[in-house]
Amino acid sequence: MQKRAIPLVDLSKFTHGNAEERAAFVEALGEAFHTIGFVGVKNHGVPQSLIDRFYSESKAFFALPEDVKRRYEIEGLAGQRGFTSFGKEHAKQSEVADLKEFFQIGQEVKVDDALKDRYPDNVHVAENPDFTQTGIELYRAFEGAGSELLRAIAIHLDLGADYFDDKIEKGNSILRSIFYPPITREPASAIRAEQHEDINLITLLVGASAGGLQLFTKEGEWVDIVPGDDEIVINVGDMLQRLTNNYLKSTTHRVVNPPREDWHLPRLSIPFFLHPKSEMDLTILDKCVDEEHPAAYEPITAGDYLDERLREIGLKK
Ligand SMILES: O=C(O)CCC(=O)C(=O)O
Ligand SMILES: [Fe+2]
Repeated sequence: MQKRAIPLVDLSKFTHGNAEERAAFVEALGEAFHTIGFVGVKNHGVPQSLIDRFYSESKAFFALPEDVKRRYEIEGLAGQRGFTSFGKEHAKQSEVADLKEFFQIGQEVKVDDALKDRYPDNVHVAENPDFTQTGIELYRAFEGAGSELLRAIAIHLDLGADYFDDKIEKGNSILRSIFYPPITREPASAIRAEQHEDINLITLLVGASAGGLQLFTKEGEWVDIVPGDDEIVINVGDMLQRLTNNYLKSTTHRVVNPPREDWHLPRLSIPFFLHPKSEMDLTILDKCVDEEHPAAYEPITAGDYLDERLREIGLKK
């Protein structure tokens, strides 16, 4: 058997385990986030049936004619809701766009909620009425799993389990359904997703429909991430790396093109980018600064940081 590129943890040991199992989970998660910034999680509580439903709704959406999909690409939203067509987004250091298109679903709050004005409405697809609704259900399930993981990491950082709770409640997370179409001719230079780091606190990624995801190790090697069917892949994003002054690692990753004989196969993947509310202060935690680790970042809020990054990747003008 191939050696696992990333460790595997069992979230039920944290949510339903005894004190010893919880402590072991916190230790294993902290170690994984500190050393490689990635971990596989099983027993994550996100129902497989819901994941399967959203996969098939997504497939049906991306199979719609291009002109129909474009009706759901809304000007002025920086791709944060609805469709973003092929060739728009590029990694921040890259001139060429990734070989992908995607659809994004954001936070839903009640009409009378104080945050209602802040979150643009989700985009509903007339040809595929259950797509967004299923996505919103999956969004909630990911929020649940993500908040447990952040509770564990808050304990690891000695901040108290509830440190992130109010910061992520009704947060600005994004569920992204990504479609990488079949490759029909030699790509000039782009790959499915050029190397990058995620912007948010943590990302939860359910098993993609094909391989290709790789992470860049400290030793300077690209290694394949091959999760089991029942696993979610979690990685640290730049916001959490920043808050912890690089103690937790936001590891570079990418999605490479398949070998030529598999060019006809599309790839579908569903990351959930867990973001806090925009007012969260990302100023480095005091406890993460010492003589050996001087402060590496200026204070900034999550909202301003996100804006800066969306400009760099070509989504915001
Ligand atoms: O498609 C994937 O498996 C990962 C995509 C990714 O890294 C991203 O969208 O940030
Ligand atoms: Fe990513």
